[in-house]
Amino acid sequence: MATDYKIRVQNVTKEYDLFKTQSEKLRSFFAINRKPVPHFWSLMGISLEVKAGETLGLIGVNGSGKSTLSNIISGIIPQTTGVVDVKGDTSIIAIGAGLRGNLTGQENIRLKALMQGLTNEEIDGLMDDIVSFADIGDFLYQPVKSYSSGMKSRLGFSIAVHVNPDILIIDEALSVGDDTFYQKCLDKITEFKEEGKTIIFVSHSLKQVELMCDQVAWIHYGTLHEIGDTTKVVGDYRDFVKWFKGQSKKDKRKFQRSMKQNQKDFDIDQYQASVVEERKTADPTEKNVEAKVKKDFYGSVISEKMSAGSRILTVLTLALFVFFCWTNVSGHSIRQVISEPSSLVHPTDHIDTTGSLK
Ligand SMILES: Nc1ncnc2c1ncn2[C@@H]1O[C@H](COP(=O)(O)OP(=O)(O)OP(=O)(O)O)[C@@H](O)[C@H]1O
Repeated sequence: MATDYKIRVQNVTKEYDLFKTQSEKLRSFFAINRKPVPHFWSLMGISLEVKAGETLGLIGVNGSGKSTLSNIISGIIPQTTGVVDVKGDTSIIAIGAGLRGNLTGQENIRLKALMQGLTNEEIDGLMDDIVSFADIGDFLYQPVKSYSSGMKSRLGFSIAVHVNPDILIIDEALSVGDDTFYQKCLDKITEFKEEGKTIIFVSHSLKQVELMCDQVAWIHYGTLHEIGDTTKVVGDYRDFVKWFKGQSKKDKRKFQRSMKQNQKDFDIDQYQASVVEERKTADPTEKNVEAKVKKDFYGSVISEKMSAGSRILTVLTLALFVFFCWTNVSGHSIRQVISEPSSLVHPTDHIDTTGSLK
């Protein structure tokens, strides 16, 4: 892979456990689930690069994994395996993300800008511009949970473009605005492109994608189906959509079911083995390929489940906590309880002159 990238995504997968109940979820966290929980692989090994100053479009049918990928790149959710490398001292703004429903529009502006590293003085200087671009009137002082999706999008977009990020991730933000706002956003994105910023643009509007993107990635049921020149990829995707629309209802359902089944049946170990094989074929002289691939897969991810070590540590901590509480209640000293454990079940029953139990 080349080194002049701004964003590099390598062998990224995302697994979701399809829990039926909260207790099932909790048991899985402590890794004590007896019954296997069904899995769904939203991403099944995505690798791509975005150069600095490039606008990458992400297209694909509903549920194909576009938002999952853009959320992983923006750090909103962790990947299950793989490397996500965002180069340099980079700030990312994902438009739809991070607005707190209970805070007002104005409070959200401050919060998001502070999270981007701006000072209160800088935010005061930007506030009027952000408010006037978002154009949400008196709603600025209302909790964001009372906003329509269009208003949320306007506010999110306005904050994002005013805090001057290096990388802008736009996930469907333009699909909910009216025409005037849409034009304002397009102008702003063009300005960003001219300034050489990197943009990831997720959209169902192929016209918008054609207008704005330098290259396009077609995400297809969790896989990277095609990446490259905008006209070519969008053209191929249009052909697929035309083919799909030409199918009978029954065949459409059959196709979708089989694609989803693929995502349930995905085997991460098999995928890892295929990456090892690929690397060995590409460079037969490379040493320790298995260990390197394992590091690439799991080296930069935090497990969402407890390891055996953490489980033992948690159980020990809980046992110690119960022991100390019990000792305290029994009125004996720790030394007494250790030398005579049965004293735990025979609490002291007389009180000395200071009022403490003995
Ligand atoms: N928290 C979750 N738990 C289980 N499955 C999830 C979760 N989040 C997303 N998914 C599944 O992952 C798949 C990809 O979802 P994602 O939102 O990334 O698709 P998308 O391409 O952005 O879709 P759309 O175009 O409709 O916005 C979908 O099948 C979705 O149901």
